[in-house]
Amino acid sequence: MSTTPEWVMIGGEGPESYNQNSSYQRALLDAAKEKMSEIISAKLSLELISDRFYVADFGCASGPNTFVAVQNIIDAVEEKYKKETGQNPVDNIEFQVLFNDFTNNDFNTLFQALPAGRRYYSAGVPGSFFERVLPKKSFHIGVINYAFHFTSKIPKGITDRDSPSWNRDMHCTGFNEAVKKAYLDQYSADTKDLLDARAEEIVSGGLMLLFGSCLRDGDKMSETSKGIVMDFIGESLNDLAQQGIIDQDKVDSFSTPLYVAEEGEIRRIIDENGKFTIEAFEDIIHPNGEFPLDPKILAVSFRASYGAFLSAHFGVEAMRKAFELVEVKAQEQITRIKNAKPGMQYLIVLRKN
Ligand SMILES: C[S@@+](CC[C@H](N)C(=O)[O-])C[C@H]1O[C@@H](n2cnc3c(N)ncnc32)[C@H](O)[C@@H]1O
Ligand SMILES: [Mg+2]
Repeated sequence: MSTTPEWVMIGGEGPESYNQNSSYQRALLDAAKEKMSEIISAKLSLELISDRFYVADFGCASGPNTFVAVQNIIDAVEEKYKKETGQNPVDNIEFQVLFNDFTNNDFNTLFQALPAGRRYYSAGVPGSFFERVLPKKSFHIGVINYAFHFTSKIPKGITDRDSPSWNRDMHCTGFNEAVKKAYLDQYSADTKDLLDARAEEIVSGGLMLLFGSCLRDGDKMSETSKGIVMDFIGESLNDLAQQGIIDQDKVDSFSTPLYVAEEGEIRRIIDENGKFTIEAFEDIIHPNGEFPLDPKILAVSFRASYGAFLSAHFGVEAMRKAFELVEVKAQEQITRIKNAKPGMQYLIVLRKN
């Protein structure tokens, strides 16, 4: 079995790129901005805001969302400083931003797009966030936007047709208990590694801000609109195999290294890890609801996030064909998507113990 390809976004700034098709992920940052500022103001100790302040974004992709994420944090820190000291942060505080992602992330696009007039210095930090990527106590606030649902690898047995935990589907739909357990076990172990690594890298009292989506307790992924669209991707791959365009064996042994957890599972993993206190777990009302109900936007947006991973398995042509079929399926079943169970968009704030 080959090793899992790294899950990167489609790079560059072209029509298929993540850069041009990630407004859904950005909208959560906007919707949660005020709440986030309140929490930073209440939970970040003023003592941590002096001379040099480090912000780190883990799983930053190629922009532009990461710029919004770090700017919102800097705005909130400056506002708190100004309010509580009466001094101008511009005179006293310098900001350093650390942009982390896999080494094969498109960092060139990212650095070329750094916003003019920003009040921070920048550095790239390559490597998997499941491991240490920074020295001890090297940042004050860390952020993860839509990257808290990955596993480091596809769980054991999932891609093996002879295994009891073989996954017929291409993601964890929630309907097969053995598959669900394999994914949850892998996700729990990986997320604990992620928290262990950040716990070393963050200063004491520092905050981790997690933005993303999870399931409401007891709901299954394929009962939500995002899960339904993922099922469409799997069905489209099967259609292509039927037409002889790709290999059925390859489709049967294909699964994704991601797991959308239930709220209770996330809470339990963080509690069991014990390095951080959950200061907030906010249910954020996303302006687009679960997703815009437009088949074309759905297909393009999922292609920007999933396309590079699918291309690595099936080739770029098959990937493109698959998403054409996804759009058709979305068109045909738009009412089903509309009536699906709502997922939950969250802002989780963790404070280093
Ligand atoms: C859906 S994108 C989100 C990007 C960005 N945070 C945003 O909000 O637009 C997920 C990102 O996580 C990165 N990623 C996934 N697993 C990772 C890992 N183990 N280490 C570092 N980055 C990872 C991917 O490369 C990708 O850029
Ligand atoms: Mg499969």
